[in-house]
Amino acid sequence: MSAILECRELTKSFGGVDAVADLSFTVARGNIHSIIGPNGAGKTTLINLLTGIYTPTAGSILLSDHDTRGLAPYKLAQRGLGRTFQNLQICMNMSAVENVMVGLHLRLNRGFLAALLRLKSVRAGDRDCRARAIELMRFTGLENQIDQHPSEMSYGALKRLEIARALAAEPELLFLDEPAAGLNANETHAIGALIREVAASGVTVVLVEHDMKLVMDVSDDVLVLNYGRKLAQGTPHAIQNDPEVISAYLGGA
Ligand SMILES: Nc1ncnc2c1ncn2[C@@H]1O[C@H](COP(=O)(O)OP(=O)(O)OP(=O)(O)O)[C@@H](O)[C@H]1O
Repeated sequence: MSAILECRELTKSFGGVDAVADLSFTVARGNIHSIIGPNGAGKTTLINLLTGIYTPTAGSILLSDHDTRGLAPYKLAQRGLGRTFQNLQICMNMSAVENVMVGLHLRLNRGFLAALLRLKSVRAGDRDCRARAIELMRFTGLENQIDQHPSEMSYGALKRLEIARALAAEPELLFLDEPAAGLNANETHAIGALIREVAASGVTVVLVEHDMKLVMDVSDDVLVLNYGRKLAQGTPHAIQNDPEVISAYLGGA
């Protein structure tokens, strides 16, 4: 399977601290790939590097074989990279379906003037947009909450809404930053099933998550970070049985 993402000797330093250090790994197309590690291991820094928020101090990131250095997050989004956030980024003054439509508009990127003049083509486009957004809400299990106000939705539903909005931009590669944080066991199980469906639909998933049961249940491949470096990479089974990983999680590394 070809790599959709490749990091080569990636380093990000803050003053004297290497939050990510000399890190090389690949993400195979179509996989669910998880990034785990104890607190402070460098997961958030790595996600911020991969999504264009931070510029590497050294090393390179290749997205479908193209170097992403210097590309702003919106440029990376246009190249097929989507993400959800650790802290929800939902517009509270829009309905649920309108939040998903924002994701579609980002992709369609129609002319600002045309939108302002409400041209016929734009109005027709809006109808298509709403229909597609509703489809995505069905896919994410939100079919009963189409016109709901986000303030009336459960936290679990809002996490799904973020995934629906990210999918609206039709990413090839989707980063999910702690999708199970704050969810109960049932909601976490359901989000795991959704992650599998997203991958089955052809979107490569990179998951940063503290819930080890979820990670081990859904992942094809797991990268373990410790002090910014790669401690291990492999299948969930191999990772769970790796003495160095066990030691790092128990605080002995
Ligand atoms: N902007 C920054 N300035 C200085 N140091 C930073 C900055 N961001 C992260 N660090 C340091 O880099 C290291 C890695 O932090 P990071 O937040 O990436 O880890 P993490 O694995 O996401 O942790 P957590 O699981 O607690 O969210 C830590 O030592 C942290 O203090």
